[in-house]
Amino acid sequence: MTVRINPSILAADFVDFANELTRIPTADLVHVDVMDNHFVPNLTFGLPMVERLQQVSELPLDVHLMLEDADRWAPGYAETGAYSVTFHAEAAADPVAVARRLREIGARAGIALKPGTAVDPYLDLLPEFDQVLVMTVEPGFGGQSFMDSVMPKLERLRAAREAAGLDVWLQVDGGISEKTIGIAAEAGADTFVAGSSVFGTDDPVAAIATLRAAAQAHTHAH
Ligand SMILES: O=C(CO)[C@H](O)[C@H](O)COP(=O)(O)O
Repeated sequence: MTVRINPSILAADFVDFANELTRIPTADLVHVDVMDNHFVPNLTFGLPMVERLQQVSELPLDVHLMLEDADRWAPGYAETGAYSVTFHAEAAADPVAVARRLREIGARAGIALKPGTAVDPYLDLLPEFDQVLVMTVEPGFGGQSFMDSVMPKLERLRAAREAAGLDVWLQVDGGISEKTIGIAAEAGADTFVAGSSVFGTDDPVAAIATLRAAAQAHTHAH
């Protein structure tokens, strides 16, 4: 199975994103955290920044919306040309309608589950999504500790994906490091967001290679 490593620019230098992007040529996608200071108690940037990132990035953008009212705001992020747009389950009045709109615009549609959000209501909806983001920390801040208590959700998702014969990516985000990535891969994750453990190092290319190898060593052949 393919392993994807998506460095999160939350851990990069906010006044030097263009240069920071050149440090991760071996990444699969760039993870872009949009926070509105309402859905999460932190603020990053919005649509104008994502539009510029889309223009300068050679890697596809994996936009993670930590904002309220995804029904209203998510389509605009897809219109930037972002490869994928992921919104939180609680942030949309009609998650399926949002996902369908994102796909219509041409983006992959993702739904994100906070550590306390149950996975069960979404298992039957998997065909509506291209990606499920299982948060392995409370969203809002980088540099937190990986929560292995959410691994059963990945196992449920993996089983449901297999039963339905779907190609939904299972993404994890938060506290992903050389030490923790294998636990998430073992549970079923194939797409790994890593902030501090990539941009917080002197050699992001080496960090990505280390993470990829550690994930591959724990990835089941299915
Ligand atoms: O979505 C996020 C926080 O809400 C970040 O992408 C995530 O926490 C990455 O940071 P780190 O790898 O340093 O934990």
